[in-house]
Amino acid sequence: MEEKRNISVLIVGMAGSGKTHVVQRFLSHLSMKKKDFYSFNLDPACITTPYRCDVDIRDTIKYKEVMKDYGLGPNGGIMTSLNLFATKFSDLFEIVEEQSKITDYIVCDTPGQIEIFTWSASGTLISQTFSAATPTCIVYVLDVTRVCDPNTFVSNLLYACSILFRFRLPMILAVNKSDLKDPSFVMDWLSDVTVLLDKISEDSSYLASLSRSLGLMLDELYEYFITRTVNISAVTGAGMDELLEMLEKAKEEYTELEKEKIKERGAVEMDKFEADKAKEEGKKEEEDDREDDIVGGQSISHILGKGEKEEEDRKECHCECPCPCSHSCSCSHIHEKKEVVEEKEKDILGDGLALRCDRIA
Ligand SMILES: Nc1nc2c(ncn2[C@@H]2O[C@H](COP(=O)(O)OP(=O)(O)OP(=O)(O)O)[C@@H](O)[C@H]2O)c(=O)[nH]1
Repeated sequence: MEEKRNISVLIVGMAGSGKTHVVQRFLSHLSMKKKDFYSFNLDPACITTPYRCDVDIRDTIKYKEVMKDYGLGPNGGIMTSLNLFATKFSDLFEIVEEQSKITDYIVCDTPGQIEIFTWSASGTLISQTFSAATPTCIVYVLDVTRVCDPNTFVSNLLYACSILFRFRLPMILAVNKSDLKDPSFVMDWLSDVTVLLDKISEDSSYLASLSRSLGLMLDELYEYFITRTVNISAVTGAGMDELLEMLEKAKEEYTELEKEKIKERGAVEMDKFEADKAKEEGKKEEEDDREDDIVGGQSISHILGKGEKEEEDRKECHCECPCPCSHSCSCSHIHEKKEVVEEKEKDILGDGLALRCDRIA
């Protein structure tokens, strides 16, 4: 069978933005286009999935039991369920890798509480598992009826920004519910920040002034999203072809990002290698300094073996090291101190002087 290099699509967004319905509409659009797909539901708290779900977190993890067993509230229950699921990431990797060879799209619905997926360790682990197995893109769903408020728009983009930096994967803004409100203002705000700031200025509250500052700060992010925003409707199916086109571009972007990551990893490895090498060389120099007896500018240890060197030390030693060793001898030979002195020597040296230099002995 021909191997397909497909794309995984992680659908994220604020609660109620329409993620589940977007997944349903997108999958039925894929069926219409005769594309193969594989789907995941990672929301343990959802009641039904209105689409064909191949892997459902609810089949393996009972969210209500998790709440009971661990004494958690609803959010803690969802987070712990996702953590438990993430412990099986090697199985997840196998599934995604296998499916990437036989399907065109892998689509994954995520929990309603965005922060559970975006801030928990399991969210990162799961997204990394997907992106390690296949090109992966994040579709950030916005509810157009909510983001028409400029403050909500800015806070949504802040979330998008943090996801972008955290996951380092291509991202598409999908402005959903376009059947309820004309979403053209989103593009106006993204392409000209002054239009957004003017809109924010209509409100004189403290929140508006904060949004104004944030709005200015996120200028670069707007630029990024200008070419990555699509207006859709999960109800009418509008914008699904455009979404497919954008995913194709995201696949290319993913490849570029991966190359960058590999380059960065390469640079880090290179730095580590250089540091290790420098450390190794430093150690060697230190050892050489300690070991080498320079005789006539030549290192003895390079000429002789250790045993021979010691022998040589004895022969070459011309220092007038008095016995008992005075500790002030500056020659590099090893002077061992011994407290046991033979009776004979005691006689010679006298009682109080119980040290002797071994070499001379
Ligand atoms: N008019 C309209 N309603 C929509 C659209 N998409 C979703 N909805 C409605 O929005 C509500 C929330 O949709 P969901 O798909 O459950 O949203 P969700 O983001 O998955 O919700 P959570 O997972 O609970 O956060 C539902 O009542 C949907 O019928 C759309 O494109 N147009």
